[in-house]
Amino acid sequence: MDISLFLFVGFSCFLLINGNKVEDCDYLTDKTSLQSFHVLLQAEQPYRTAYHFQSPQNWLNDPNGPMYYKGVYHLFYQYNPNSAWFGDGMVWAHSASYDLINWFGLDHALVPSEPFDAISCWSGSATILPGDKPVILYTGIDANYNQVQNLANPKNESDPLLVEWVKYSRNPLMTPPDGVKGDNLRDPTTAWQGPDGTWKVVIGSYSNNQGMAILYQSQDFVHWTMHRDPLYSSSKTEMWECPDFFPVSINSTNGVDTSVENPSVRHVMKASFNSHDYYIVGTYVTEQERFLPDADFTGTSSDLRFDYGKFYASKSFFDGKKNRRILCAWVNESDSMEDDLKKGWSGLQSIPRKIWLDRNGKQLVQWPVEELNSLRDNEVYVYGKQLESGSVFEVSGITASQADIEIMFELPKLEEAEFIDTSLVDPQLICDKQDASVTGKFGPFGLLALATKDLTEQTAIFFRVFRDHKDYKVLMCSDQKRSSLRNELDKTTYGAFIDIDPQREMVSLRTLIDHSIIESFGGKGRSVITTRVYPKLAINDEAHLFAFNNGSLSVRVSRLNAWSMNKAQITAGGEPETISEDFSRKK
Ligand SMILES: OC[C@H]1O[C@@](CO)(OC[C@@]2(O[C@H]3O[C@H](CO)[C@@H](O)[C@H](O)[C@H]3O)O[C@H](CO)[C@@H](O)[C@@H]2O)[C@@H](O)[C@@H]1O
Repeated sequence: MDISLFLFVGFSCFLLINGNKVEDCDYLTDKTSLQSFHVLLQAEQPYRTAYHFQSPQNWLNDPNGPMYYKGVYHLFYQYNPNSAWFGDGMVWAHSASYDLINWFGLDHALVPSEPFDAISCWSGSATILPGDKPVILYTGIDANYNQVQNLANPKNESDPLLVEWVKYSRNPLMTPPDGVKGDNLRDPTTAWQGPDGTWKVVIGSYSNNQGMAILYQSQDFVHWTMHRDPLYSSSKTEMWECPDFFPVSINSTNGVDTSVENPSVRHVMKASFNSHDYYIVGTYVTEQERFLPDADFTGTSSDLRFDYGKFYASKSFFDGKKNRRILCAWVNESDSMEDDLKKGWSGLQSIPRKIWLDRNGKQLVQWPVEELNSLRDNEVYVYGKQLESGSVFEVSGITASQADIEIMFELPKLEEAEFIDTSLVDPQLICDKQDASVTGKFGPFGLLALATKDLTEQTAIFFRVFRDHKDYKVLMCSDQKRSSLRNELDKTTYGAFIDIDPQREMVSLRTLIDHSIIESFGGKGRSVITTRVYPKLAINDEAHLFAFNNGSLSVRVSRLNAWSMNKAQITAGGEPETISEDFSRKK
């Protein structure tokens, strides 16, 4: 038997044995005990995060049905109430927030209960119908393990917390059509309404060796008809999970509602497959129900991804409060399934990101929501520091295991950069072969996060700048090879090119460090890499942060700003008594 830890979440406290909650511990009530308990918990569980959304125990995966409704942000997510592993009996767990950073748990919104979701309630989306009426479309795994699409409505639309959901009595609304296997139709998107009032939704599928978004149409949101052709399909892709289809403004970073169709928007089609979230930008021709991408998926490393590290099954929504589109995703573990049982939990949600179309019209840009800045504390900064070849300097004065860093590099004498024909190489492979220990000319330079003082443990987030015929190419890497002295971890190196011109703008990086997750935004959010790391020694107060330059040419840190990050308030859901009344009703 493995007694893992005492878990403290909000005002509820319990003992976990093999990941299962077994005993309440009411005796830890005074403040000092609770504070020491926090320290104890973080020491016992150094990989739990402080400001990323995670569940106190058990398995979580995809974000489901995120929305902003009557002043409250809602996040539902795939959750296994019975285990730290994925399994049958998946539910829609439910949390709510006033700022996308601090969350309180609510009762599970959807649990398996009916023939049309007897085995599991899988992923889906929310749509807010005219008259401010939210609805959920989700995939039910029925008693025969077929994937069917179901509708649920709030029991009380005037409750901004949308605590109770009622499944439509005539579910399922959509079942796998001829030619589609019973386990290949899942994850309905947020629906959009055409100019003629018709509702449309796409569902992930695979048929005739093509991954696809099957289109359904409805006049009343209850009776759905499959359109003759998928909205988009590609033989270069596998089964599409969690598709997302949404408009982006061509001339603003503001978001637009999912039903907006006009000449000032383009459309984005995202599909999750092969462990990554890939997207294409294009034109949606409503009359023909066709999506015409500027470039099709190629099945190569040049396909665009939201994130070039770990970031899957993402979902976006239009936030009417701040006129922006928000993106959230599941970030899975890189340790073993046995480790998950020992920890008693598995899976995080990314920090919600604002997402918009880049000025170049070719790709998206992402940035952590501005609300995250409210957790920043103890700023330290460095301006105009020369980083000579081989130099390393410590960024001290912050909590390096729980931090937010922004750094900008200036590169003099760019013409001395090495030449590389970047059209011939996979950026991830360059990052792997030329990892942080391999000296180049411009690069590697960047940050060493979650590092021991002597650098035996370190996760290097770095850049290399190359000349490519007449252009310059900026490569961004996240090198996990030395992230932990522990074995049996997935330490894959990740990499991506960033579409910036280093002659015109500085090479910038923003990195969010939170114990076992590092989210890095290169080139002001044009390429993003998220990783999971599990240092053995560089944990909690033993973690350090450095800036480094292992290139033969010097670079200059134009500015570095770093903050310790305070802990977000994230309380458990699932059982009504775990909700703190004070907090959940606060605005
Ligand atoms: O929770 C179900 C939803 O998750 C999705 C996308 O993540 O599909 C999951 C999937 O199952 C695999 O993924 C699990 C974690 O997501 C994994 O632990 C499990 O062992 C895998 O089977 O479901 C199908 C069928 O198993 C598989 O192809 C997927 O990757 C989403 O599509 C679901 O709605």
